[in-house]
Amino acid sequence: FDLPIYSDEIKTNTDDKWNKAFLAFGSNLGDRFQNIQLAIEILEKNPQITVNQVSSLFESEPMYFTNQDLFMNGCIEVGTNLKPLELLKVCKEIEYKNLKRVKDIENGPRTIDLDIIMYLNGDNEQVLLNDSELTIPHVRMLERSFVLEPLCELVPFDLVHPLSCEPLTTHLSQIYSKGHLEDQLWKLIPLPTINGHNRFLKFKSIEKFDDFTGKTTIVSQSPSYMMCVLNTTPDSFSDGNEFYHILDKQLIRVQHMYDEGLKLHDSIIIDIGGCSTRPNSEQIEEEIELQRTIPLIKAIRNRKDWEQEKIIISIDTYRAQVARKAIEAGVDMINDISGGTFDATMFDVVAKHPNVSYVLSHTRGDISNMVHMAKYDDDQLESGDDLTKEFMFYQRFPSKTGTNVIRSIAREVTDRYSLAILKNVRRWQLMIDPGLGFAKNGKNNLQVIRHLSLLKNYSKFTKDGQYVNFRNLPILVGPSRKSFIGKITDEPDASKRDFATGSAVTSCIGFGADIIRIHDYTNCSKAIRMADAIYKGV
Ligand SMILES: Nc1nc2ncc(COP(=O)(O)O)nc2c(=O)[nH]1
Repeated sequence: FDLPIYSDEIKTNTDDKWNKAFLAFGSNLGDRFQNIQLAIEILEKNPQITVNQVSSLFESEPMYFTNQDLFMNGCIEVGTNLKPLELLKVCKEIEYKNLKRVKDIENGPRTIDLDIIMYLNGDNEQVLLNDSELTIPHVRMLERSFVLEPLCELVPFDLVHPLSCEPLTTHLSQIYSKGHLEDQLWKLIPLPTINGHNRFLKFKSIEKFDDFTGKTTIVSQSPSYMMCVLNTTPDSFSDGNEFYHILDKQLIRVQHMYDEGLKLHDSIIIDIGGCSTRPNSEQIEEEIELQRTIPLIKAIRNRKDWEQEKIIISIDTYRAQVARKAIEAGVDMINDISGGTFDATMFDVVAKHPNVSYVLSHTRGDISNMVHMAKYDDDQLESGDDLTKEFMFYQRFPSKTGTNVIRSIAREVTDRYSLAILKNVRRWQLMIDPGLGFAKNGKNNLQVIRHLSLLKNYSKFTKDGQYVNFRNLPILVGPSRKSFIGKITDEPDASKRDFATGSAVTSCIGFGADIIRIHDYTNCSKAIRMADAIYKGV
């Protein structure tokens, strides 16, 4: 590893290489999410700073001074030609001038706290600084899961702390291994505010020692979310209902989803689809897709007798303009089976709405040819060049163990992820879907389900040297009534596959899924509940 250098040795920034700094933010006063977004916006507007990437958002218990509200935390990687003390000045201005922070109790409530955690010079060498105003690396970073967890999303998993020479991931595991409840974090996915309620999807993961691999992996420990399919298309392969175009009938169906779903879950996700994504299905015009979906979204949002904050609406569309209009009508989530590949402007729409979440799904080709693209051979995975070397907790096991499919999916989704972040989509908006049935045959689908946990633990360096990992990104899976279930259970009628879907749902949760997309919300909600109790102990 590179020996750290001292701040007065930092080269003047006459050369074209900018320095890199990692900042940690925390807020527990006022509108935490808004405060954080404002702080990031001010950093982005500073000509001497670039915001390279922002971590997920986490909710954490207050440390040191415990009698205060929960914090919202995260980390930011910035590029800068400012020296440490100059950067500190900018952070202080954001805290005290822009966000009016008032420091009356040490470690007390604050609108925003913006700390410099680590600083690397233009040659990527760690910088040490021991000044009366600023110490780098931050003196308390190694005792804080709310700093190390988001930071480990942004830095290579073998990056060491310049003083301990231990990887940051090791320090984080040491915190978790103490088993202190206050160190456990909730991962938050922001949703649009409704009736004054700030809404978030919330996920908790823990690190668990895996006897099979001898490694520590990240496993989900929070209740799974149920995403109920509400197709408004006559030809959807699994529930082309005859009422697809009658609004009142659809609302009766929503009422039933609401009643059934909220018996066992705190909130339900209703996934409205106006254009079938079944392989080789006819793709209707955008105008018809809008007619089938927008009035229904508005009608759901107009129902005052429902607790709107508990109804999370997603739109199953790969069209950016449909997504935009659905967001204006009250949608919280964009469920795009194409991972932004069918419409090049989709990520631009998602980036404009940082409080709307986006399901980044894997597929290949398009609706008409994806069935011919289910080729996941091993060779390409072994021939990855150095920069795309894949770091996985299972890396010691040959891909012949059937991990070749999930590794291909992870590699291809990584490229989509990188493009989304480049277009200013925030990591906190994203969840991942391996796309069962999309450019995958029956055998592939089973391998994907079996190796879902790899997706949670996947990381790699992209060809241009960017490090990406999927730590803390929720996994959404849609096995419901799909043809691979029909083939295995010899059931040609999709609407009769719900019992078998229940067992697929249980397996998906057992292998690490966080959100399950299903049709039979009455029975599958029970399968989800049982699987959560068995596999997650929740
Ligand atoms: N995120 C996500 N969305 C989806 N939308 C449609 C279908 C096709 O199933 P349907 O035609 O029964 O809705 N499958 C998925 C899926 O697996 N994941």
